[in-house]
Amino acid sequence: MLTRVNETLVVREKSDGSGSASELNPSGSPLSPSPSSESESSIFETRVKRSPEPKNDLTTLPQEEAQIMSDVEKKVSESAEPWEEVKKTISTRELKKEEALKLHQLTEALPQIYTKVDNPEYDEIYGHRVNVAGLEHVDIEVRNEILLKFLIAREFDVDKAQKMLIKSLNWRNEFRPLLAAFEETYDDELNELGVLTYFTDSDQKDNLKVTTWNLYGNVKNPKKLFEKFGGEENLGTATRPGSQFLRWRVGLMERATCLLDFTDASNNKGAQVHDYNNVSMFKIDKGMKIATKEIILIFGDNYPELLSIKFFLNVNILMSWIFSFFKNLGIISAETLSKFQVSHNSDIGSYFRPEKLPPQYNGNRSTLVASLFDIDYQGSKLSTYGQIITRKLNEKTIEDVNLTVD
Ligand code: HEM
Repeated sequence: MLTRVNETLVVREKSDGSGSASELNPSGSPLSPSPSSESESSIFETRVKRSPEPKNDLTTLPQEEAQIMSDVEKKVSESAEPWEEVKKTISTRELKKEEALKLHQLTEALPQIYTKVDNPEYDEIYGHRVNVAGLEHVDIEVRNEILLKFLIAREFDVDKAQKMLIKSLNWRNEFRPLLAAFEETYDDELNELGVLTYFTDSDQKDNLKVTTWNLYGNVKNPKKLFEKFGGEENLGTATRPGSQFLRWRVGLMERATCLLDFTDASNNKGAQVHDYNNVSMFKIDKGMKIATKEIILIFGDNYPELLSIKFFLNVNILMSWIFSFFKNLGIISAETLSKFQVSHNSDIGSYFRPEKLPPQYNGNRSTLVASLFDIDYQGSKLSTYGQIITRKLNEKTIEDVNLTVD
């Protein structure tokens, strides 16, 4: 039986009531605890290398693009109230007027935002181009849904949302999560800790189509694992920052995010499962705590409003203190905490159609599907803009290597 960490129920219930809230323990107390004119080769020049001319709203864009942009924005402002236009682009929730106004302000601030980031030409989030209307590959609806997530995470405070966006664009420019997801390969010891499932059936519960499974119970010796793949001593090169463990975990998250449809209220968030089967609390070590804290912070800063529900499975009573530990760290938002569901076993069958899951998770999928790894989804693909930006990142790396060799 799953216990809610607090009272907010996140997963939408089907009208037939299957998997309804009543299946949870209702009294469950918290467990204590590119436009074509764009010069392709210039895309990844950093700001340091750019000419130091002063910037205004449009100077980060080539002239033609700026013209297209101002034409499009003008058209919007000539029609109905701009906030009404913005409201129409959002299909995942009913925006109130004040919320639409704030979203409009945030979209208007985009040129300004790109004068403040480390690399104004890195304008990708989750494989989508987040930039002004009229630029090639900018899908206004997707862009606005992504911006809305940042706004919601900052309670519709536009200044705070802008700061969050700038920080996140800088992180993406530096960390290159798309490479971590789609180009880099990882040691088998890491690969056996994660699975991505993608259930597209129309009767799958909302926002459970995409699920990442972290099988941390498969970690035989956390101390050794984090000595090998985590921690500062294993920081990568300047082009690939972060430890192997961090890059693997972010890569999994990013592959999952690329399967979401930001304009679809039933698939604009994903679920996460942590399976702690066989975990001994006596094995929890310092390296693991450091890596865990780092990931929690990165996810909080860069993947807002993307989690539908998070299951912690096979958590025995002795481990409850770990929740208190994380809560007391104060780095997990109340919103995220409200999405945690804790279980002493691995029965998760009421959330997914039983024929989808292997017996271990109370599913009845054919005996051919012995484990989750048999249904690990390998089809996560980069969007067109993600491919363009990844190609350019690679060209830039080769260019840098050649310069170093020269
Ligand atoms: C071998 C043992 C464990 C390992 C390797 C491990 C690993 C991790 C990692 C890497 C994260 C970062 C977030 C993520 O990956 O999604 C995390 C988060 C977390 N872990 Fe564990 N963990 C272990 C045991 C436990 C136990 C026993 C508990 C308590 C029941 C626990 C509770 C949590 C909580 C509450 C979070 C925060 C999740 C979030 O903010 O999304 N962990 N763990």
